[in-house]
Amino acid sequence: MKPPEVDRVAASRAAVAARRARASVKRAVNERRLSAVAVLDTALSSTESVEATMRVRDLLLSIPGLGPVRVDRIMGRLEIAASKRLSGLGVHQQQRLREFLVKRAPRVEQPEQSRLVVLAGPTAVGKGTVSTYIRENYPEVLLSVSATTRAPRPGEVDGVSYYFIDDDEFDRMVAAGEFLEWAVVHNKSRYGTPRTPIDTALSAGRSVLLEIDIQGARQVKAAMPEATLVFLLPPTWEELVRRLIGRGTESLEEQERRLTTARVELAAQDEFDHRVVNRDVQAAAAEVVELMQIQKAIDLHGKE
Ligand SMILES: Nc1ncnc2c1ncn2[C@@H]1O[C@H](COP(=O)(O)OP(=O)(O)OP(=O)(O)O)[C@@H](O)[C@H]1O
Ligand SMILES: Nc1nc2c(ncn2[C@@H]2O[C@H](COP(=O)(O)O)[C@@H](O)[C@H]2O)c(=O)[nH]1
Repeated sequence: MKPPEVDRVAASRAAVAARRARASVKRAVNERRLSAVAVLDTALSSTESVEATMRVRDLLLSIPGLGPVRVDRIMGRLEIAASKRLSGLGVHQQQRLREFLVKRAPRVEQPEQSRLVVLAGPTAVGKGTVSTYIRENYPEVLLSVSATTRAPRPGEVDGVSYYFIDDDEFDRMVAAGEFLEWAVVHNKSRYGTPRTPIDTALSAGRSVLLEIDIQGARQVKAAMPEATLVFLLPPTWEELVRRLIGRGTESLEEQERRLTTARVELAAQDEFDHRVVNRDVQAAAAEVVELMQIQKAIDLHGKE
């Protein structure tokens, strides 16, 4: 076993390296914004240029950290229609766009805040599927592993899907204050989020995703108001029922219990900061990750 001092040194070196990497990303964003100004200038000075035919939306999308949701919001604020090309901008639109590109560059010296995002929603909406997709495709995001007293389903792996623990161990963890939040879900088993991995990841500058129920989401918001709450919705109620039955992991009685909770949970969706409809797993995952980036960018640039 390594002495604690060695661990501390390694952790502090990792934190410095992470800070440097983040500063370098911010520098790249600055550079990309300034080169976007150059594209705008070329387009405005020559209506014959290739740049003149470029859409404003595509120019904004070429800046790292600006995804479609945020770009649409920015264009709304700049009062520029989605289809507008650079050559078609009015004088005031040109001014607003230039001001956005030049003045809103990130401040490199400002420490970046990391993000805690909670993904909740009714049973079988696809929270686990979307979270697993994020874990596999966005390695920069830490997906928290919960502890639960429920029995593993076929294929679930201890330490990956959940920490499967008994009631005594759950009681011990509650008493020791080891959970950031915990709850009895579907009036049956207990589930909780171990606190330490979250604290470690956030202080190392990583984004963290919690896939938990609504009671847990409320507790996290109370303990950490800066957390972002995302509610995952099914395309329709019928599709939700189809997914629950199609998963085939619950008895009829358990399905009924879960659908009863689902009605209550759907009624609470307005408490959440964002809602994402899970029609397609890849698209829903991208939307959740983009919400993390929007929040990061707001932290960096001030309110946008
Ligand atoms: N976009 C989607 N389209 C079709 N099927 C989906 C989609 N997302 C998830 N599913 C399927 O729906 C079922 C339920 O998904 P999942 O187990 O991820 O839900 P969950 O929200 O984590 O449920 P629970 O809260 O009960 O644990 C699974 O069979 C999964 O493959
Ligand atoms: N409050 C918490 N809820 C959690 C946690 N981990 C999972 N969950 C939620 O429980 C239900 C049921 O999950 P299942 O795996 O038995 O289908 C689901 O809504 C999960 O989001 C947690 O740590 N805390």
